[in-house]
Amino acid sequence: MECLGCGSSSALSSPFPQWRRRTVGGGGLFRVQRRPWTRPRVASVVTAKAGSDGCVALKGEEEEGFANEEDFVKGGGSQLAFVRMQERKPMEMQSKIADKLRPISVQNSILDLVVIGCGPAGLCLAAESAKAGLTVGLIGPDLPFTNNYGVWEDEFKDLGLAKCIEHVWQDTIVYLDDNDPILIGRAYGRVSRHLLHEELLKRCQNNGVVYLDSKVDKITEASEGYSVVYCEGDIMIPCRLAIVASGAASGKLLEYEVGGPRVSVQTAYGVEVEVENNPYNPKLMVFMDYRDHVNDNAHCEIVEYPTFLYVMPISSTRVFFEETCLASKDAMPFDLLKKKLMSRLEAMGIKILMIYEEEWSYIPVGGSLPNTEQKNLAFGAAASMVHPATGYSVVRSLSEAPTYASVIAKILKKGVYSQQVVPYQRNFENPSMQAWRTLWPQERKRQRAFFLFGLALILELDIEGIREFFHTFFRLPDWMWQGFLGSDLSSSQLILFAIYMFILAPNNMRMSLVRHLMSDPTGATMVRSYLTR
Ligand SMILES: CC(C)=CCC/C(C)=C/C=C/C(C)=C/C=C/C(C)=C/C=C/C=C(C)/C=C/C=C(C)/C=C/C=C(\C)CCC=C(C)C
Repeated sequence: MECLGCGSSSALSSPFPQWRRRTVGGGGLFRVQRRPWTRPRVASVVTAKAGSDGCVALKGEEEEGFANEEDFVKGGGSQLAFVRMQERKPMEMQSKIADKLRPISVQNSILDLVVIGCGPAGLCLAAESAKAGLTVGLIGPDLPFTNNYGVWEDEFKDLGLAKCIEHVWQDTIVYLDDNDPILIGRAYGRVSRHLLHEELLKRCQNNGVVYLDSKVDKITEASEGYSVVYCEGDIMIPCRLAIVASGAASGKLLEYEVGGPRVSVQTAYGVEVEVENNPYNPKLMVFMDYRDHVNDNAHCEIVEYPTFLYVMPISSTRVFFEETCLASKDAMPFDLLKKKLMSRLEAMGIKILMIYEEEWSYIPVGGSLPNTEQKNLAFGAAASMVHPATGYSVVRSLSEAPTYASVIAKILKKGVYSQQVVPYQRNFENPSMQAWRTLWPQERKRQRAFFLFGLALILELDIEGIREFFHTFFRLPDWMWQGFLGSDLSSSQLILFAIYMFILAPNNMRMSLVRHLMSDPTGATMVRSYLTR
């Protein structure tokens, strides 16, 4: 695969061997090339549906595979890159957006803002912007959320969303090897995708957001400085500003910095099952289980990838297991992830009695930032807000939506991007840059450079290296490792974090930390970003 945007060889391999993709811009965005679609793993393929959160949902009895390439690519308003596929999931529990929000009328006067994408980031930003006094249109396919989100309970409570958590574990545990497990001392929750959808939709409804169920083809600028959002079926929606929040695959609607870091991938395969012989304590959420649990006769390819098991024991017999590859340069194939999970469960003596649901997760991590000189804005994964070293993004998007919305409201209330004032082209600076700076101030860019440095470090480690690395990581003071995972540490706190890691690390790891700092290009980028004011 070749990179279209930066001309580098930043290839992103598909976990499906027969897919051929091209990266666009290096921002975690890629386009599926037109190739004959030959996938189905079983004959009885049924309908594939893309979720509003940029995910594909499959429904049916014996389904395994996708009806065709087109079905898979239909994402939350744009081509998919941030993909989670789901099977056997009840989708009808979530309201249709069109039943709750008034439609965008094509005869409407010009909207202040159009938000493209109906995942958590899009819905939340639309609601906050309308609350800030703007007329807001939301555009995207009317599809349910399909993701299983896991969050630290305190972080979700701080967002006023505790009521959307359907299960809480009072403590979280990490197994790195057969020695003592690490009790983290922090409650973890499983978000109800249905309740979250309902809550965000209610906020949109209460604040008067209007809606169009469509996919966006392009956004253009009209001569008076307005934008026009072109949707399927030749529908044109004029607005003063457009924000793309349709996941990491929003490439055709946005521009990304050229020559940025290569995109890596987090992949996972999960099943929610009824089991016999569950060894996990239902009171503890298992954040990472890196122990060796693979059958001796398992294929060596499986053993080669340093994956871990993420376990949500809902009761002693109902459990959600997810085999996860934290990050790899080339995506770990899904069939290997599934094989590894099944082999692990068998080696642990866990017998599956019934499968409730199944999911595949594909999250591009790292990559370039959006070009912050463009007029169109972005939010969520489209704005590269996924944490490069963990793959998490929802909490950051939900927590930054109010501030971002109020900056956008200030820009629009000043009267820019309208006929009444001088079009922004004649002004000194593109006003969108103020909003971009809110999302990506130099301080955030420094933090991101540090995370990318950490991601590159993880990519180099084998399973033993990873165990040693996380042994050190979880020995840091709580505020430090928690702040790192939540993107809450300032750039100077991150330096302290690095020094602490260095002090706690065994000698061989200290040497690799320093070597990585001196020799990996992400080290030089990080140092440069710290020197830029
Ligand atoms: C939905 C979603 C999101 C998903 C699905 C799938 C899954 C299940 C997932 C999961 C995930 C997880 C669990 C994750 C986790 C993660 C983690 C924990 C991470 C961590 C990381 C860490 C890091 C990166 C770190 C880093 C560090 C560093 C960089 C350090 C450095 C240091 C140095 C350099 C030293 C120096 C010093 C002197 C010289 C003195």
